[in-house]
Amino acid sequence: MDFKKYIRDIHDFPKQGIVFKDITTLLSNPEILNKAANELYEFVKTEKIDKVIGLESRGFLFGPLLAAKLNAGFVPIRKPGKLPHDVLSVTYELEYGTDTLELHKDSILPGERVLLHDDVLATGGTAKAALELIRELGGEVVQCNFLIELGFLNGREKLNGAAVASLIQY
Ligand SMILES: O=P(O)(O)OC[C@H]1O[C@H](OP(=O)(O)OP(=O)(O)O)[C@H](O)[C@@H]1O
Ligand SMILES: Nc1ncnc2[nH]cnc12
Repeated sequence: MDFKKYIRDIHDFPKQGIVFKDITTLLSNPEILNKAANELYEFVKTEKIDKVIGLESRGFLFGPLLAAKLNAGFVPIRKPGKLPHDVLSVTYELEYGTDTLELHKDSILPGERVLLHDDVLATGGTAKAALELIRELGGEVVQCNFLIELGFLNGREKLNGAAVASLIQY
């Protein structure tokens, strides 16, 4: 299946020089949406997973679908100030400046087997920060699972040997 046909390149969004991979054209096609969700599930279906962790906001699109297929719970990692209960926070470097992610302290139990999911692995900074939060709670990261990997940005190298699976590579 050539999923790339269903992804739209938007030049200079959100900033000059960025080629933004727009997945709304994939999501809006029922057959392709279903195929993509099934293939992401295929990467991990032989593993016992307790929690699927989705990264705000586009990790919330396939994350709950994967959780339902895996018979696992879904847990959001959010941008600051959005989660209402006690949180762990991590601040990480972006290309310019810093950003923060938060996770509810009671959302993962020590030893739980976790699948981290996001739509895009680019520089890897976001996923690396998420791994720190999950591990601080004692979660065991079984796989980092992405719809798209921008291989030329070498994000995988930031994930310190975690198992990485991606459906579409550029
Ligand atoms: O590998 P990185 O270089 O860290 O980039 C990947 C992140 O960037 C995008 O999120 P964005 O911050 O645009 O937020 P959004 O999902 O809310 O649109 C994408 O959804 C990933 O979460
Ligand atoms: N080029 C890109 N397209 C879509 N999402 C992204 N997140 C980080 N880089 C991106």
